[in-house]
Amino acid sequence: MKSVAIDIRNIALSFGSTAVLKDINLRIEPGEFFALLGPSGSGKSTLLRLIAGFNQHQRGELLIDGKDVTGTAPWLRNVGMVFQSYALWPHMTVAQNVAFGLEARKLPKAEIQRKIGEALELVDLSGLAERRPGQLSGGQQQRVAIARTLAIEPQVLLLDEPLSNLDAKLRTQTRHELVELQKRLGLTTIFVTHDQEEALTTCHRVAVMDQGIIQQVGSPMDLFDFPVNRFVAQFVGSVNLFAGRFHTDGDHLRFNSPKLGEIVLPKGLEQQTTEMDLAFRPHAVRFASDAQSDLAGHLALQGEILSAEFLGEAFRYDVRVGEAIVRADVSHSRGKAALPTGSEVHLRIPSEELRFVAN
Ligand SMILES: Nc1ncnc2c1ncn2[C@@H]1O[C@H](COP(=O)(O)OP(=O)(O)OP(=O)(O)O)[C@@H](O)[C@H]1O
Repeated sequence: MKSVAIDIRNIALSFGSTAVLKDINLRIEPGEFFALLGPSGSGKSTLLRLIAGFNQHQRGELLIDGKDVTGTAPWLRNVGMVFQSYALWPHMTVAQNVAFGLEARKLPKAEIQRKIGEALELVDLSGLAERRPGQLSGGQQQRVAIARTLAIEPQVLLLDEPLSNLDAKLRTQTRHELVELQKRLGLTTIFVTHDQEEALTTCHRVAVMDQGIIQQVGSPMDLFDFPVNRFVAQFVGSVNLFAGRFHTDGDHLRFNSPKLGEIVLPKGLEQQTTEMDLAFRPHAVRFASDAQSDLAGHLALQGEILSAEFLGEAFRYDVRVGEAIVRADVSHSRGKAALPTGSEVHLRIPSEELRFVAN
């Protein structure tokens, strides 16, 4: 199968007076497994449907394999889409469901049979060709829907929340199967999800969307380690985030936050603009034994433990610092109890774990 690129240039789409996609620019590389991640209503499905040809943009260009497909009907785009609801015919067998798109293309019978066999083999369902959808598990039904899409040999595979109807265990297993299948096929694949774990564990790159705008595009690790704004920092992983203003005082950079109070930042950090949010992950917070330890190269805060929750590999503490609550995930040693609520603690966050993000 040939892998193709998708170029989305300056695309805008409105439904009536509601702007749903606002100046979207994105290039998806040939063979890439790409996620559109965002909360409900952010425009992910609208963008996916636009690539499939079910929605039309009012401005911009959409290129598949270098060709502008604006105005090209969905069935002429060589794009396969798998829906969240599977959309299988309940009265047809698995084989008949998979044959559906092939028969619509009026292929010879023998070729249809061969393609059904190949598609079912790809999703490991060869033995179940004569069953009906009602006699299959949710995960198997999903695989039939994928086989039906693959049978038409699309150049692009679009998956709209394909795992959200599955229970937690099946979801993880099906997720692994999808990754394997995509790797084997090398098919340019776009996966829509509102579940950050799903996007981060399956895809090469992720576009985080909010309110019809792409907030950031990057590898899962980039998004987690270097979020560019408050939205991405909060949507991808959990985070401590404080609004405030920077100012310099001698050779110290200070951060004045309404909630944390006035704090001195470790040396070597670069201020970007005056008003930004300070961000750090709960797992970056450590407890120091006394007020003086580990001061160099760390942000030092002091607070009172409000609560402790045992997570297995760590304790999750909520610590009151000024008017703020700082969350700290502190790994635990076997047999050692959590620090009691009400204790005074000295928090240290290494300077390389501090981020300044746009608000
Ligand atoms: N055909 C339509 N007509 C009018 N408004 C629409 C239409 N389709 C989608 N919208 C609106 O566009 C916005 C984006 O919807 P979209 O389905 O793309 O979001 P999403 O990020 O995929 O969310 P979800 O995960 O809930 O599907 C929503 O406010 C939705 O109500």
